[in-house]
Amino acid sequence: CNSSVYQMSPLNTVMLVGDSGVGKTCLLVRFKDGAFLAGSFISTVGIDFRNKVMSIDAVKVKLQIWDTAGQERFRSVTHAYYRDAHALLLLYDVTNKASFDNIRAWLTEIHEYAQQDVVVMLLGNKADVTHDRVVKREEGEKLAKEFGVPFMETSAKSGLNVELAFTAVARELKHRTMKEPDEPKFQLQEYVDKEMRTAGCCRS
Ligand SMILES: Nc1nc2c(ncn2[C@@H]2O[C@H](COP(=O)(O)OP(=O)(O)OP(=O)(O)O)[C@@H](O)[C@H]2O)c(=O)[nH]1
Repeated sequence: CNSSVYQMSPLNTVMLVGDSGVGKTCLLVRFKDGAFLAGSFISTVGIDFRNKVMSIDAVKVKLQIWDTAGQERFRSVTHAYYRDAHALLLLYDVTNKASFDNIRAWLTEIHEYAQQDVVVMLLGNKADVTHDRVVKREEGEKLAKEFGVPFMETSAKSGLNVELAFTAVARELKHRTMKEPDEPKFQLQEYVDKEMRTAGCCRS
């Protein structure tokens, strides 16, 4: 007989967005299955989704994660889903300058189509790559500060910060839907920074 009682959160939708090839599908597969999809790159068509339940304190937080197609020709499909997203993980690729430059356009689009209070987190993916890196971590931090969104670098290949990115978002969403009246506001960036410091900078 298991006496532990879990509370269950309402379903939270988390949408992965960003240019084609930045690693959205790989990030989701790493988070869900703990594996890296090596080999040929197969672009997502339209939209795909996976469910995951995370335990945050004594609460089961249900996430439905939508993996969108980054290719321009699927953009109208993505637009239709923004409205129902509770959180957005916006990715660029640290080895692809254009994907970083396009973040401003993605943020404009988010502003136009998503709910006003949507949780947005900027992720600089492929941080495992050293020789081909063209976007410095500081540049990602600066852009994120400018738009007032939390930021971290990730790697779907090594697993760096992948769990942390989803945990931070799940905590924020849990806090929003199940906050005790006297509980202080959850500070997402502070939580991320603290977790990274505790893990000695970077965690996989
Ligand atoms: N080195 C490295 N390669 C990665 C990483 N994440 C993804 N890749 C590679 O980048 C390519 C594109 O990854 P996907 O996850 O399919 O990209 P996507 O953003 O889902 O692309 P679309 O479906 O077209 O929007 C693949 O060849 C992956 O192996 C990473 O963290 N590090």
